[in-house]
Amino acid sequence: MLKNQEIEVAIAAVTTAAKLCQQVQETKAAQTLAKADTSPVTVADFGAQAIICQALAQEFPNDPVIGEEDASILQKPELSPILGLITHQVQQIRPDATESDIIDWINWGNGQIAPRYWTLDPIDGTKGFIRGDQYAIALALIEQGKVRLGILACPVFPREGNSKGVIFFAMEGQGAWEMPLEGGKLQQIRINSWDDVQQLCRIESVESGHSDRTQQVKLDRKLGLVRPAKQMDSLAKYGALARGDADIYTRVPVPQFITKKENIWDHGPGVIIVEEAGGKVTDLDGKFLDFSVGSKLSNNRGILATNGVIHQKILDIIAEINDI
Ligand SMILES: Nc1ncnc2c1ncn2[C@@H]1O[C@H](COP(=O)(O)O)[C@@H](OP(=O)(O)O)[C@H]1O
Ligand SMILES: [Mg+2]
Ligand SMILES: [Mg+2]
Ligand SMILES: [Mg+2]
Repeated sequence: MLKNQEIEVAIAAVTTAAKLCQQVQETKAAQTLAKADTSPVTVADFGAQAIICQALAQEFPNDPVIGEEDASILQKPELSPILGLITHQVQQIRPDATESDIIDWINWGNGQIAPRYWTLDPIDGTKGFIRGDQYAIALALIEQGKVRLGILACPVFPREGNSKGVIFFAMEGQGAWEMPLEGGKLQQIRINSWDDVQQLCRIESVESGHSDRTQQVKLDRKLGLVRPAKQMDSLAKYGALARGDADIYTRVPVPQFITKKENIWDHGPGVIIVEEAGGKVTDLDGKFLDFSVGSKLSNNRGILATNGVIHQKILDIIAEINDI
């Protein structure tokens, strides 16, 4: 049984990291680097990982953290100005932090798989963050290969009125919840239990290269969807599903990504938030997502997250489409 300490520490850490991301965006300080795989990473991704890892290392020193980012790229002499910029951003929150602390904190996220570990995506949807669209700070606690606790801070997620910024979180057996990013009233969230294809709404990545849209069209036609798909960057899609703004989220590996597999940090918190809201998350073959094998979901193929009611129907259609 989880204690409240985990949820309290995790919410405080992601909230602080979200502040850093907003501060970077407001001061137009999101200098971007290209990683070895050509994907972008910004000053804010590194700063957010440093902030969250520092908090987890202090409170749960025996728990490994498997985070997306790695500080080795920052130790190249030509990138020392970037390390200086990250340190400057973190110092707005932790004034005593040194450059060497920042390196150590970021690298705390290089943990190995264990019976209990945390997985962290300091900014999911980096491309969305750079564009000024949705992004999420994502943290999950895994025990025995299963997500037990998940938190998503979504600084630009729309709320009632004109305000923005939502935290979604869920703990096993205790429901899924949302609250304003700056704190305030907790509200329990539930999926829609619609199964009528006239009403069902699918949600997908903004980035067309992150899921196979050719296969998706076949699936949508067979299912008979009529509403146009919503598009949103990041794990915020899982929050949208959990609160009933959408009903279906699929991730169909694009041909060049099939062997690469999904990252644990791109899905961990989303899985438990949708399930605790009454929905279902499996891979495209109906297998549960196995978080016990490493930083990738190597035992799974793609993702299917739904309101639960239409899950089996979609799995049956996927099984009928040969090459999906
Ligand atoms: N070809 C691909 N297929 C599936 N996922 C991909 C991908 N290329 C990048 N990604 C992942 O997609 C995530 C963003 O998801 P989305 O498209 O839902 O916004 C990225 O996370 P980061 O932004 O944390 O790097 C990255 O890990
Ligand atoms: Mg990335
Ligand atoms: Mg990600
Ligand atoms: Mg990321």
